[in-house]
Amino acid sequence: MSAYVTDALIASDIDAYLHGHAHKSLLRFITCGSVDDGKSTLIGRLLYDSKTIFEDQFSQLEADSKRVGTQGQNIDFALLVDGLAAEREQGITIDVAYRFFSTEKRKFIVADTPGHEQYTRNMVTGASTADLAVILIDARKGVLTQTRRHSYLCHLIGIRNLVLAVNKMDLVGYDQATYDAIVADYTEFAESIGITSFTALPISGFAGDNITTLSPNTQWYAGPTLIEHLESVPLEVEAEQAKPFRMAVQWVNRPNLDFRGFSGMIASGSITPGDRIRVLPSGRTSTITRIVTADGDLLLAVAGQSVTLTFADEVDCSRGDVIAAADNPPQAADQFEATIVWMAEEPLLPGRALWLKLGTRTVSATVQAPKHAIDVNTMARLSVKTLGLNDIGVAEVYTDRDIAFEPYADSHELGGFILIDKITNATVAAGMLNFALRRSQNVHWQAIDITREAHARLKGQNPKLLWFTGLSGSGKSTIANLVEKKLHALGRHSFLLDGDNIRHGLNKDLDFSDAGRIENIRRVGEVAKLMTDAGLIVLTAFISPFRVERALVRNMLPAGEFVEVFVDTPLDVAEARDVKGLYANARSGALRNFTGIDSPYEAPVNPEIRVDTTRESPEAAAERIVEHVMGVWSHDL
Ligand SMILES: Nc1ncnc2c1ncn2[C@@H]1O[C@H](COP(=O)(O)OS(=O)(=O)O)[C@@H](OP(=O)(O)O)[C@H]1O
Ligand SMILES: Nc1ncnc2c1ncn2[C@@H]1O[C@H](COP(=O)(O)OP(=O)(O)O)[C@@H](O)[C@H]1O
Repeated sequence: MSAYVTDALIASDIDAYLHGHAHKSLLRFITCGSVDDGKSTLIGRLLYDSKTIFEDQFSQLEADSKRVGTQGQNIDFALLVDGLAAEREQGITIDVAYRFFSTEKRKFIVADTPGHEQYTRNMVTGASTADLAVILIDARKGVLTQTRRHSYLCHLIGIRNLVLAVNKMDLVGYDQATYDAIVADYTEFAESIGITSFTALPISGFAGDNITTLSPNTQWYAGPTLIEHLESVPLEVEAEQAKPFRMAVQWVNRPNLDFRGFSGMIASGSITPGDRIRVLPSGRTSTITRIVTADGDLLLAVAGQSVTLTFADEVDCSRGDVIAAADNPPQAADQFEATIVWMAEEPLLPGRALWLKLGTRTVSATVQAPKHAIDVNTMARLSVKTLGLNDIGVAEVYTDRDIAFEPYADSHELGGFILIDKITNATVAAGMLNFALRRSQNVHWQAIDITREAHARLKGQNPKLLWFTGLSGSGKSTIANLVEKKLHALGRHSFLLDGDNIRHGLNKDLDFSDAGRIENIRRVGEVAKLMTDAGLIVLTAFISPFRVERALVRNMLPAGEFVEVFVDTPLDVAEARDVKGLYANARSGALRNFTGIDSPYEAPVNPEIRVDTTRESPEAAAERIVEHVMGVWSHDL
């Protein structure tokens, strides 16, 4: 970052400064223009005229003006701003420099953004929090490509107050016709990109015309001066107060068990105790009981204020959630169209997971291949496959969960986001949500707990437990595997719990005694039940030799969910297969308690499905089981 930024913008300085002017409203604005348009001179003039320059800076300025200035013996105001030597030499301002000054009526933070074409990124950064943009035009040159580019970016970023400052009027003899022609030219362009209003001023930053006082040189101009306009333009925060209530939760304030408050800055609207609110994206509702601040409780809080809210009910609400007016909440969705400004050297990789930070919420997201990019000089749509540094494009963005949002045009707080690389943690893009492609279904419902039905509904299926039982080597694993592959191919969410695997992990402490088998099946039943609660179609392949334990699991589940699949293979057939050589070991006495040899197997009496593996191929059996499941499934629906 530039040296002068470090000088000028030490956080403590700003705090001290703003504190000293606490009673005044704050206007944030940016200046756009090229090096030659006189931008730095104008900012220097504003700082100078508002007496913000400290004495020591002032004498330094006089000395510098004589040494490297371009204005003879006059003070070169540009030197106040173009602080970095290298930049002075290059004549380009890079990065964003913030300056602050104040007048009797208002305090100001001005972001000086570079005009150079390569620095869209910086300009977007500087403009993202601005209430107003001053677009500088050199009266001798008129509307240039860069004027259009800056205006487009300001409009894109949603700066509602645009000032067209036709500068260097002294160099065109304060000629009204020249000024009028430039304004007419700009009006035509502005309308073509949807800018509906702007304020034009004839000024000279160098000579001081129409900056703080009306200039006698432009008798044909009735005002206001630039400062008057900056002092009187309505602030965004005032407009935001008239909108419905929204506050993104920054953190949950829980100092002790008796207090639970939700802290954040009110993005829009106002709130008062007794107001009904809705928490998004869950949709739960409650009533505001208190508005807590460091200076005591409030009866009313408005956009721009930082507060802690308490609710009448124990409603789940955490960092990243949005608290909104109950009867007028924002939407929640997980698919959007967005306009994206790419800010990284590495181009966008469509489909790669990134962090998307919107308000106080961070979620995983992917950007799809761009629909088009926008040529910022001509506003033409370009067909592209990706976005490179400083490119602006429109693309679909998918998040891994619902987020409460509003179109950027309605709310910068709930519609503006940044994208962050998951590995490097670098910000790679800024974006603006245009609209949702698919709205969430559940936000406006009465809030519900996430039940097993809700899980299943999200997966679009009814949970099932396909319980395969049979002798070792009967074919349980073989058939269950095939069934799962088929379900998977059909887009069903499934999971196969297999005897061999579970016995090496969760149940590795259990043996093949009766007690060991009973506990084995009990645990497997519990796990399978939880998985069905999560909405899955679960398949289990265990010998599960005892009727009682199989019935126990059946009874843990809602009627119809437990499907017993008896893989009916006679002992002699299974023994003849002897896939693992275990039967031979059991016969020889090397392996004790082997099912069918010296440990019992109780065949199901009335299974939902019976497979005779001596007659039916694994493939045919699997097909039949899938048909059964899907049949029951569609029947259930
Ligand atoms: N004594 C004894 N009896 C039966 N099976 C034995 C034994 N010792 C090891 N194995 C291997 O363990 C697998 C059976 O484990 P299960 O968890 O399905 O058994 S049980 O139903 O819980 O009793 C079983 O796998 P499958 O052949 O897939 O059934 C065997 O490979
Ligand atoms: N119709 C059939 N159904 C299932 N498996 C069969 C069938 N016919 C032969 N087999 C063979 O039987 C063996 C069954 O082994 P496996 O599926 O591991 O059984 P288990 O479920 O008891 O562990 C496999 O080698 C499989 O190829």
